[in-house]
Amino acid sequence: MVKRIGVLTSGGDAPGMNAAIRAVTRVALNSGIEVFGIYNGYKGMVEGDIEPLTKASVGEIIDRGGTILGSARLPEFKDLEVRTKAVAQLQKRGIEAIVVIGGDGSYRGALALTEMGINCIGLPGTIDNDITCTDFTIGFDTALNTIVEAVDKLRDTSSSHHRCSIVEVMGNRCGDLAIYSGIACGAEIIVTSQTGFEESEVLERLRDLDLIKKKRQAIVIISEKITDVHQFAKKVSLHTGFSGRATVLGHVQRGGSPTPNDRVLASRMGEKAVDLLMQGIGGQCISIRNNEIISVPIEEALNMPRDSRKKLHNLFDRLV
Ligand SMILES: Nc1ncnc2c1ncn2[C@@H]1O[C@H](COP(=O)(O)OP(=O)(O)O)[C@@H](O)[C@H]1O
Ligand SMILES: O=P(O)(O)OC[C@H]1O[C@](O)(COP(=O)(O)O)[C@@H](O)[C@@H]1O
Ligand SMILES: [Mg+2]
Repeated sequence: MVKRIGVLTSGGDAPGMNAAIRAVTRVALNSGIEVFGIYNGYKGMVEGDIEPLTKASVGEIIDRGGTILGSARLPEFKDLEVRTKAVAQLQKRGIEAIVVIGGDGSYRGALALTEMGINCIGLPGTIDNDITCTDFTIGFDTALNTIVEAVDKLRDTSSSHHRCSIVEVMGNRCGDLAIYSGIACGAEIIVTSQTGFEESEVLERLRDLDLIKKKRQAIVIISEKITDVHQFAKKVSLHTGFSGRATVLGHVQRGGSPTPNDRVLASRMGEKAVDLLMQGIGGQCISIRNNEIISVPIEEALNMPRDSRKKLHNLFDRLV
């Protein structure tokens, strides 16, 4: 059976990564497996920035955002030569298998390492919820809470000043943070890569909200990478009865203490990852589906088409 494993966090950090590190470490140690923390993602693996973890060293972190191991992006990890250096660092320390906590990019690295003889298991650590094979990723629930708290506050001030708040949320190319927060906040308009963005049509809808529906304010939630929200806010002021104000929530969405849901999800997924490594299994990633923790081959996970959020968008349309 595997005697030594490593754990790392990679890509954008996400609240709940620490809870996952803690779960992996404690479940492994309680099963007689030594655990090594690899610092700063694949970068630390290549550079040999690797230290043993103990039960105590992962104490008092379950409630902390960010990642105690640090995270990084290392595009060169795509090169076989760079990965060969990383594998040598692991072999020098007798580390046979790794738990990789990160997003889709990190999963590609995990798959490449598995193909080089180091069994890897991926845990979905990203606020974006853009890993198709799992209903939820670790960090999504916390980021959603952060957005909802911010938008609720924006609504207070918007309605006092007859304003339209245009709120840009993260998600990379995935609209989940936008559609979930839009429903939770009772936004007037949601724009994601799925809805598309017809500027003139959104302005028309805002005019209607002002003139016909007599709304005191309007909230538009828009996914990042779709349009320049500051420019759009100016157009709202020019072409509708609302004055437009843009808020880019930015990296604040990535921080903060993880919600209980994210802590429990991370703990359940961490346990499953260690159980698979103990069975000599690699090249899989952990998912939650219908509240069951399951594993899926990474290759399959990366090629799965994204589930359409049509039902959520339909619900939103029926709530406005
Ligand atoms: N095709 C790949 N092969 C090997 N490693 C990869 C590959 N794609 C990404 N990675 C590694 O994973 C890291 C994190 O990926 P990135 O897409 O930035 O974040 P995330 O994992 O959160 O999606 C990259 O910086 C790189 O080190
Ligand atoms: O931290 P950076 O480099 O500005 O990256 C921002 C990106 O990272 C994220 O916050 C998280 O993405 P990943 O989890 O895939 O790394 C995205 O929502 C956003 O587009
Ligand atoms: Mg990603």
